[in-house]
Amino acid sequence: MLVLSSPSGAGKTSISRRLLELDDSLSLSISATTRPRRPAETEGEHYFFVSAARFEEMVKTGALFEHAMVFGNQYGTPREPVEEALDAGRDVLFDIDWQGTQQVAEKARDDLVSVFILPPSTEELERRLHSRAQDSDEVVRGRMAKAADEMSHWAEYDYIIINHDLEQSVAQVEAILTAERLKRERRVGLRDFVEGLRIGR
Ligand SMILES: Nc1ncnc2c1ncn2[C@@H]1O[C@H](COP(=O)(O)OP(=O)(O)OP(=O)(O)O)[C@@H](O)[C@H]1O
Ligand SMILES: Nc1nc2c(ncn2[C@@H]2O[C@H](COP(=O)(O)O)[C@@H](O)[C@H]2O)c(=O)[nH]1
Repeated sequence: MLVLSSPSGAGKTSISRRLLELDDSLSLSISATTRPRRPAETEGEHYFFVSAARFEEMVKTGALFEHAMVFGNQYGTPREPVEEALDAGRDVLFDIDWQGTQQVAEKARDDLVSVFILPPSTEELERRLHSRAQDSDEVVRGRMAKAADEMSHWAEYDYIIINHDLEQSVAQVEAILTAERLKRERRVGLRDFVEGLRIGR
């Protein structure tokens, strides 16, 4: 499970989209949220947009792997698609906040790789939030006000990327994925492979 977190607007959605284009073994976890849909968003592709009542039902029935209140809206990771993807041997990419990351770490620390994305500067973060042109000035102000709080969790993450240049940041996450996939404990069947190399000695 590869988690990307950042203050709103630092670029994790942009990095995720590019990674998914480049890496066939990666599936995106699509969250459920009570947040209103942005003009450029599509149901089931960016999020499952649900009512507060439906979200509460998902929490009660254990349908969410993790969930949290972020910027006054509920967000959560549907459990079933994640479990299905992992069972099929795929890696799963999560775009979730620090609260969700802590919950995933409590459940499955050994299967988690977490990456925190920092913006190059506060000014650039604000510029990106405005340039996305999907939220009102009031929403942008609210997200900027909470950026410091989100950023205060950077040290809880395994890796830190400063997102100056999108392609460079994507390459850095790819490098993390490659290294993590090569870790001995993740190499399924490696013992048998090595045993096979000893035949004939
Ligand atoms: N390296 C970069 N250089 C310049 N602009 C960028 C860069 N990365 C992302 N952006 C732009 O910044 C804006 C915010 O990016 P994005 O939506 O990916 O952020 P986010 O971290 O996913 O935000 P949120 O948490 O609100 O979903 C977008 O308009 C995106 O195109
Ligand atoms: N804990 C969770 N956080 C989530 C989830 N899906 C998204 N998020 C985080 O919410 C904010 C705001 O996202 P936006 O799309 O409204 O800009 C951002 O930090 C996301 O990472 C989730 O399922 N769980």
